[in-house]
Amino acid sequence: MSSATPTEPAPGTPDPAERRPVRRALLSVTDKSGLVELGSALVESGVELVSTGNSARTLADAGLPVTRVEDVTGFAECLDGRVKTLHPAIHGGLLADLRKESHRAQLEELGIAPFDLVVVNLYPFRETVASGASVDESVEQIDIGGPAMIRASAKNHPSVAVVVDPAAYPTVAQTVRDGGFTLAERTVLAAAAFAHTASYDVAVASWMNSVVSPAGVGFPAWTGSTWEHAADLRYGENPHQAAALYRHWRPGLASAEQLHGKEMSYNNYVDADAAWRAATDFTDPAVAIIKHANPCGLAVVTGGADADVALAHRRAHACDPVSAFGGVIAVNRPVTAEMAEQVAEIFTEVLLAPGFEDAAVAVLTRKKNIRLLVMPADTQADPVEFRAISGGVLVQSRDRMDAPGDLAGAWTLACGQPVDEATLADLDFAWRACRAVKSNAILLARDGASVGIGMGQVNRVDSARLAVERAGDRARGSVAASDAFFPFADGLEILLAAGVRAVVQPGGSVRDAEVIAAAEAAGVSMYLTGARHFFH
Ligand SMILES: NC(=O)c1ncn([C@@H]2O[C@H](COP(=O)(O)O)[C@@H](O)[C@H]2O)c1NC=O
Repeated sequence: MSSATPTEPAPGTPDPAERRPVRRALLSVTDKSGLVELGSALVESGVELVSTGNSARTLADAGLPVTRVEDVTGFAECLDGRVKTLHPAIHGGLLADLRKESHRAQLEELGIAPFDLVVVNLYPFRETVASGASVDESVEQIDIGGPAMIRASAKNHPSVAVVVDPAAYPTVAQTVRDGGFTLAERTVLAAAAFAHTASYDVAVASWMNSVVSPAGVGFPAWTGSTWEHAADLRYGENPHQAAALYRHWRPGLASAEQLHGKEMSYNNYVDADAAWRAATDFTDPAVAIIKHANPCGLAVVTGGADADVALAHRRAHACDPVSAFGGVIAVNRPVTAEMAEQVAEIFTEVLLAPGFEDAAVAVLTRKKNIRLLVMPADTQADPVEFRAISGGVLVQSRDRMDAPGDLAGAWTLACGQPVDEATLADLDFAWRACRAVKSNAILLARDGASVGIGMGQVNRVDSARLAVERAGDRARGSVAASDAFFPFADGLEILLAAGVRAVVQPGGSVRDAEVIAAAEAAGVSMYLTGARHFFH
């Protein structure tokens, strides 16, 4: 409930379609792009410009008439710019509800002129933190006066139009020329403005809570994240579910550029995310083919050239050509024409990559159904992962393949002879590839490619069976990886019976001795990583 004493009845709602002319504008922007063009357009429309320090200088240097904020407040900017616009002569002009006779009279009495348009963008706080700046430097980039002006004008949108996005300047200039903003337009601008300051404050509060003492093992007492609506999706996981895509500020799949194909679906995004995660676990050229968030083929060309993505794709596809039908493919190198020719032969839902050769685009765009996505160059995996649960959210650091036990050189040979270099490379591949498979995961590999994958089973024995069955004849002589220890020897025995010649697994079961003895009896080398990679 408001504590203000109403001096007159609440004003009636104006006609939402009526345009309110813009006569006086306040411009205060850190990002000066488009400022002069906007200022010129406003001046041409007869608008008086009022502006802060460097923004005013930029406008004046371009020969535009501009009133400096200091000349309005009678108070010089001070404390290194910490106080510029925080003054009643500015905020009175932003907050006066011009629908009210009493507010208009008070402005008159106080000698304050109202603003009709406010253009503000904020100090680059997030970018400053991301650059590795010190706490003091980051704090200095917390904008105070800007959000105050944005929130004041957004609250007062019946009288003021507020603009926070430089991309909107051309539309703003045209609207001013056309006679000003309607109430409906000012309301839309206000909603965007509140979202802008809310998202800015969430970034500040999340950072500051991570700087001060954490709540638990390195996690802050408070954390937040904001997302912007990017697209409505046709439906969710099933046709009766509504769905939309929201974008985080960190570049990734949600901001990938779609070069071709039908609209991405909800399930396409889920699978594309899993595919990208799998392909980018490798530094050498690698291809992952995903169905229902699980790989049905993964391959790497160790020490290969970029052009070897075609070979990686052939090998990944050969793993399970039946399941690869309608798959989502991710590659960690630009798609070549050779790879494109191969992919074009197979019905594929999505192909995502850091880029596409022109010739590859020419080949693939002949297929009307395939979606081609270019991942942003600065895509980084989020350092933490969130998973919504009823009434809360689980947060964990991302599962990286960089634990000491993830390096083949650090593994312990539990039994059998040390394997040769090529076999060790295959075990290393299998270990990495296995991480992309939903638990319980068993992955058989040879020559840098998966040949049989058992995924998502509720016991390890069934996963082993599935992997062996899918590998068929290729199981004999292959190597195997298990994402977690064998609780009993039974799962391993299926692999041994199929002719697997080397195994890598975390170890750590109370029955390790039994499991290792089974491998030893079969003459199979078994390596223990000491690291586990469950993926649920
Ligand atoms: N403190 C204030 O009174 C204040 N008023 C406006 N600002 C910010 O100053 C920037 C513009 O400054 P300049 O025009 O000097 O480049 C804008 O990002 C605006 O949000 C302020 N600075 C930050 O708090």
